[in-house]
Amino acid sequence: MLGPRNERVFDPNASIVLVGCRGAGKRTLGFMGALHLRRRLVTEDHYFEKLTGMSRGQFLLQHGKDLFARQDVEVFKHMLDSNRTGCIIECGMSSLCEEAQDALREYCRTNPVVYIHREREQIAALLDATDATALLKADEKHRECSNFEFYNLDDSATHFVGTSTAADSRQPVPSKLLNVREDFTKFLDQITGRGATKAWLESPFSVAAIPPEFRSYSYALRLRLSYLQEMDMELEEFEATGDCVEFIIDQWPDDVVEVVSKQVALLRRKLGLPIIYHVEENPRGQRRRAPEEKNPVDSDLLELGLRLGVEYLSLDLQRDESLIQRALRYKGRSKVIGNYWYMGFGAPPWHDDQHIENYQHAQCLGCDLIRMARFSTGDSPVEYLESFKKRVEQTIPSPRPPLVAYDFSVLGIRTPLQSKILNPVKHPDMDTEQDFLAIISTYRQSYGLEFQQFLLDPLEFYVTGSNVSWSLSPAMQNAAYEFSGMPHTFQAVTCSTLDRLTQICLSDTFGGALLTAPFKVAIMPQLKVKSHHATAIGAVNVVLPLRGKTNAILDHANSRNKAGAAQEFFGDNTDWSSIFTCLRRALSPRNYVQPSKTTGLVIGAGGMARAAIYALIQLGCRNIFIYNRTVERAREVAEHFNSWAKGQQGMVIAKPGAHGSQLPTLEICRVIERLADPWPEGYQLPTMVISCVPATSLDGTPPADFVMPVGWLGSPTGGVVVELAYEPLITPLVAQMYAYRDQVNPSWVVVDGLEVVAEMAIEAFELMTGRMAPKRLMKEVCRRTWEQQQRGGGDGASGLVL
Ligand SMILES: O=C1C[C@@](O)(C(=O)O)C[C@@H](O)[C@@H]1O
Repeated sequence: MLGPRNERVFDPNASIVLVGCRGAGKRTLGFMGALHLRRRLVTEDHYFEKLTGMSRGQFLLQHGKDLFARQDVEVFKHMLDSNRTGCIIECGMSSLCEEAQDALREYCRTNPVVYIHREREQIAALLDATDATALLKADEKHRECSNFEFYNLDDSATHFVGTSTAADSRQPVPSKLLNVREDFTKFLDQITGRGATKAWLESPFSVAAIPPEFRSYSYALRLRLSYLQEMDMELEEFEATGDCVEFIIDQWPDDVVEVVSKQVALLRRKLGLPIIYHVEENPRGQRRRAPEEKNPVDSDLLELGLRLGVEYLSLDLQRDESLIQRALRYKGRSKVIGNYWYMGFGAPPWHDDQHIENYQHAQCLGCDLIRMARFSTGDSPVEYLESFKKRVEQTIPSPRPPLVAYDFSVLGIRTPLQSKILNPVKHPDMDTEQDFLAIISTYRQSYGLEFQQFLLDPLEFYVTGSNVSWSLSPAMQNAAYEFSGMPHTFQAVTCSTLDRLTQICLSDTFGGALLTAPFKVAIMPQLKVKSHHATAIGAVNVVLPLRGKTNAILDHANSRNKAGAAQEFFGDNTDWSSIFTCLRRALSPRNYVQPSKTTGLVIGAGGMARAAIYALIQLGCRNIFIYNRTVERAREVAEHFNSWAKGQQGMVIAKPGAHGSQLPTLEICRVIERLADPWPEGYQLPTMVISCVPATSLDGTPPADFVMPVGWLGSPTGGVVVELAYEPLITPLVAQMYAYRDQVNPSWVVVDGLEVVAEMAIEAFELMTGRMAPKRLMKEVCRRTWEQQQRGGGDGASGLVL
């Protein structure tokens, strides 16, 4: 039997409509979404004015209630109809009337219509109390005329993953709404289907580029709703303890829809992992429900998961046919994992044809993955399962959905290595009494076992260059290996010739290296593959061996953590992406980049300055100024990016010419020659400043000691200053900005060098190992090691000299 047609896959460019109650945050989200997807934002109020020539209030006054209501619906329909592609459409109050809702229902056939909601108490607090109850009641109707929903979690629901140091009070505050922006843009990437493709094209070795089912090993952290509701741990503590999280709904509180939506939003925000959404049919410790009771409830819950845009829906294929069909029809871009559980005694052994038939059935239904678990009483040796997997491979033609299959007993999963992908794991502090898979191991244990069984190998990683003895990377990377159960080592090696570097890289146990001067540019010609970003910047700071047996990138990516001869290498650049992440995190909504207006300033003209310029470009900034003591070098860098930009689509922006005409400008980078000069005419004062010059004396040259000319600091909305140096942490620029913030404009955010270097290390860890980094731990180790170094000791300062 074939599965039903998937009704929710739309043209990737189909306009996305946002509906919901006043106060739900549609306008803000619409604005963020439009920037992210580079689309036009259409708002109902503005559209009304455009069509009728007057505001809604004026129209109401002039024409009375009835005519206004008519006009309002007509405008609404017109707005939907004439903006079918390329827009984000923010609906106002009209979506509360029935006729508009009919139009939305119709629109749901071709376009995503997203119901935006947030905690009821929050909306009520924003609205006039008398309105609130009625409005919230009416708001429930939005669920029926939409096909997605986004739970707009309050930003304060997460605190900043900061670290505690002496410089504490000086820590950058994350931009307000940063979390919301991250959540919503991720949600949009998922429902438009552009997320993984984009990551893959840009950086094929990044964790986001390879979905868990295509990794050589992957682990699903099981979290039950009953557990999450009661636990006394913070969700952040589950960070990097799996490749994805399996959220299991095993209870049905009265407000289950609200509870589940909020929980999905929290998991998404705090763990940043793909979600497998599972509705359990017969949870332990719950009363048994009759089919007529459970089927409709569970079917609605499955649909809710799909509406929330989860990455995976786990669907039990032994359940009621109509429940299965409904979920498959509504699947959208979520992947469906078709399950067969044989929970009790008498499960057919693996060589029974039943399992092959099950696999084929799931495949015909259109499942993207197939999961089979079988309760075993010792009747089925491991070899049976292995030969079943081989049989699937040999008898079922490609493309075959990936298979997850394992035995379990009252003692839990028999060996954590039965399945390579989506192995179930738990957090070490979690009790799993409610789980059928009684004693499941942790991610660290399971992954560590792959090394103990020689399926993966201990490797050597390095930070290398002419001056690396004080690098903070060894401490951060070694802590992350320890956390993840990897027996790798990471050390600082001082070396300054390409020959020596090549010697290191050619070792069979070379895992990867972070590069500093003089290698970042010099190594480029020797790399077989470079990320798209590294090519644009013209420099790399991460090098990995390519050990795949075939030439496919996926094969190379999945050969990480394995030893062997490697002659070819891949290079990427995490300098730019760490600056990008820090800038994005610190930019306030008032300073969001507007390509034609926003201005950035970069100090320096070395490799880091190139990375900083590229980060600004990636944020959308098209007016970038460079200041460097040696003007000639600044010119070279500007020239590099200007000629690169000419070959890129969408780089050129129009600026008003002398007579108001729009002249295209090809220059995105310009040089400022003297600090004494006034800020260039015709450009806004900078809202993003990145200093890439050392604050200590290098090779006898005096330290740059850069501070901003005060006249350049006049942005009324403040901005972000990123200081890359951390020797000392409070550089003259940082000190100046703290004082300026205290005395003149509190809207300036200062990001210090440790913040950036930790981010660089986090992204490098993920590239080099293909595993999620324990970010909080790495940030903490970064600051701690730096402090130890300041006190004149510690583990950070080490290193070999070659
Ligand atoms: O800036 C840095 C920091 C670093 O030099 C380190 O010591 O970890 C490693 C470099 O690859 C990176 O560009």
